[in-house]
Amino acid sequence: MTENIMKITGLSHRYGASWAIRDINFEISQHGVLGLLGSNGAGKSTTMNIMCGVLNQTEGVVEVGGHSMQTDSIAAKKLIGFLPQNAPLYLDLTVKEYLTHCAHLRLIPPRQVTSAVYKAMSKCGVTHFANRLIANLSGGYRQRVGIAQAIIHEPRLVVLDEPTNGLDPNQILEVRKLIKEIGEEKAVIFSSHILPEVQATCSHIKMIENGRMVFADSMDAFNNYIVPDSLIVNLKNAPGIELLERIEGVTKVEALSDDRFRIHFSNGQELAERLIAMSVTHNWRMQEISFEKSSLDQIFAQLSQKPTSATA
Ligand SMILES: Nc1ncnc2c1ncn2[C@@H]1O[C@H](COP(=O)(O)OP(=O)(O)OP(=O)(O)O)[C@@H](O)[C@H]1O
Repeated sequence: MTENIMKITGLSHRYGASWAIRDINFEISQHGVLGLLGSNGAGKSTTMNIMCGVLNQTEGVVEVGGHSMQTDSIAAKKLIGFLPQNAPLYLDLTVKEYLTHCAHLRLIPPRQVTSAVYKAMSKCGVTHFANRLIANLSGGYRQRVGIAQAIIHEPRLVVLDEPTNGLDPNQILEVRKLIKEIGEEKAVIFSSHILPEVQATCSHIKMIENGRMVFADSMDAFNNYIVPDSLIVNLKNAPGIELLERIEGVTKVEALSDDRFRIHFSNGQELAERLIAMSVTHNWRMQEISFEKSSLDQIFAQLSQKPTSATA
């Protein structure tokens, strides 16, 4: 059996009278990248802040490497690196000065500080900016420095709260690559409200909505789960809806305009081929046919109806 680095049991938190998260349970295995997906306000930051001991939960238990975050927090925190949503950077320090400061905060023995700083800078690709003020770095490089402070003490679990937020597309790709590299050696959990981001980076996914875990499984299981169940077709010479609804495999047809339809089906690939063939035979003048991807809102709505499995 694989030993898990983190175990969260019955985690709930409320701010004042309103609950931000309710009864969150999951475990994180030793390696790989896990995505925590949820829309804005779903409860991701609250969960991560509690996981890292920044916020005290109202209810529940967080254990890191067998140490309780509440009763044995120093031992637990040694095993975790954390990049909060707003990276805790000192803009008027150079990269090297800042990381040296973080190394001391992380209780790295003084003689090992310099090598730890250079190792983290090298891993995060910021060595050439060692002597540059953080204020003068681009957003992408600031985020790399934020990640460097999260790994400087060689934690076993790295927690990154929306690490690509506010970055441009190239910077996003670079930070994703860095996250994957770190995930080869350590357990990484990162949060995002962008589904393709999690799909591109993670082997496992946990989805949180309205403070509750609505999905927890592998990325493959998730992708299978969200297989589309509708097609958009544009037929310039469309037959009536009744005729379209009689086609084998079609479960429902919605008219979006005179010539555009959403066709719900039970077996998409076969139906798409059948529609194309029928369009040619009956001269329906098909201009477009495409599978409709579920929006994140639709997926959350579907998953919220489903009982949660919190393994993975
Ligand atoms: N300090 C606070 N005081 C009161 N309510 C809060 C506080 N922090 C968060 N909340 C509320 O708790 C809920 C969960 O917020 P949280 O920041 O954990 O969500 P999130 O998924 O991280 O969202 P985002 O992506 O927007 O940061 C939200 O309704 C939010 O308004």
